[in-house]
Amino acid sequence: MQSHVIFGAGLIGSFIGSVLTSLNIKTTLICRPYIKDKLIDGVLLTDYLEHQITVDRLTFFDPEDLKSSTLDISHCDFLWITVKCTAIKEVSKQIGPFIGSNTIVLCCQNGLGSDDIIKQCFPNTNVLRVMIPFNIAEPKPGHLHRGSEGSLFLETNKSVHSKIMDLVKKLDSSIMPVNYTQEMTALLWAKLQLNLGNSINALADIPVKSMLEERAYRIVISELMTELLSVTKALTIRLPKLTAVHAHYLPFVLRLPNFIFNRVAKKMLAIDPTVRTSMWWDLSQGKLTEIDHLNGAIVTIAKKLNIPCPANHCIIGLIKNAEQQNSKHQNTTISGKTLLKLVKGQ
Ligand SMILES: NC(=O)C1=CN([C@@H]2O[C@H](COP(=O)(O)OP(=O)(O)OC[C@H]3O[C@@H](n4cnc5c(N)ncnc54)[C@H](OP(=O)(O)O)[C@@H]3O)[C@@H](O)[C@H]2O)C=CC1
Ligand SMILES: CC(C)(CO)C(=O)C(=O)O
Repeated sequence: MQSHVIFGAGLIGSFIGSVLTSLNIKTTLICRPYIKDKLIDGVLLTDYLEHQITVDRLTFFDPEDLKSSTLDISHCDFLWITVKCTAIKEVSKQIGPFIGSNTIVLCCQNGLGSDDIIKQCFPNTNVLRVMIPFNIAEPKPGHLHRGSEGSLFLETNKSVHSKIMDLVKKLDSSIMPVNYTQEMTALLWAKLQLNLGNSINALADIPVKSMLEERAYRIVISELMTELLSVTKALTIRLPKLTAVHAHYLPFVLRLPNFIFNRVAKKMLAIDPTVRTSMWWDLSQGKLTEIDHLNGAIVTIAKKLNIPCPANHCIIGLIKNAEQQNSKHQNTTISGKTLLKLVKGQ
């Protein structure tokens, strides 16, 4: 029987792990004890289309137990790594016991480069990337909610294609639509473009919907996206369409005055008014953010191509400052107008 291990089950990992378990696929969630406590009595999975399933019993494993040398751990068929980018280095030192010659590692992070760290440590293993378009929130302990649309995409290549096709067939369901692609780099850049709203949402400290309703915040996001698009153009990456508006028109649409934007971008604004991005959650919980793997990845690549990215530079600085202020419990909220002035260097 095929076995799956979810390493670092938080919001995304617990959701995926619960879906796998509901499909009678042998799945172990490696998670912190506080996550196990929340899910031990079973999980309710819901989504914005009102699908709902319950999973009575999940299988857990405490990462601390990996330190015990007496433990007999078997290799798994699929190892899903669902920690944040900030934890990848540490996790790369822990996953060895689960990886056998046929194990496929699936990296589920936003941004760019988390898979490179795993590939460096396991050069002979198939390490594939996963793109997660939807938002998972936890309305209450034991309840995970998929708040937005889109299929989870698994990367495929010639050597693993039949295994990935088989997995897609097994997993694709109404509670979690799943698909596959050979063009994961382009797909991750397209997702990264959308994730440029994350830092602004964290600095604005308001829900995504309210942020999008304020033009000054939208113009800042548009500046960040314009820089990303010059990088993808230089790399000749063709971005797939992830939203109603094509990637290349998004910066223009975001800049529109409110009265036109509200009409043109109806679909963009039709989101749950409570949704906030994962970077907001990180800052609000006093954690380090994934900024280096999001805006930071763009700036690093742009530098090699001699493409200036002043807006992304500025936002990285503000987020790093917020991470520090956060540790001193100081407020780091920035209004749209102030943020726009800072990004414009005024
Ligand atoms: N949440 C969302 O809606 C979306 C998230 N994503 C992306 O998916 C990835 C995962 O995000 P998300 O699920 O939200 O993150 P979470 O923080 O909810 O989950 C990650 C979990 O991994 C745990 N963890 C970290 N290090 C270890 C370790 N060494 N051993 C065991 N557990 C560990 C964390 O515990 P602790 O915090 O205590 O260290 C946490 O519980 C990110 O890259 C994110 O950007 C993409 C799309 C949407
Ligand atoms: C789903 C989305 C785009 C917004 O919630 C996200 O990826 C995140 O919050 O990091």
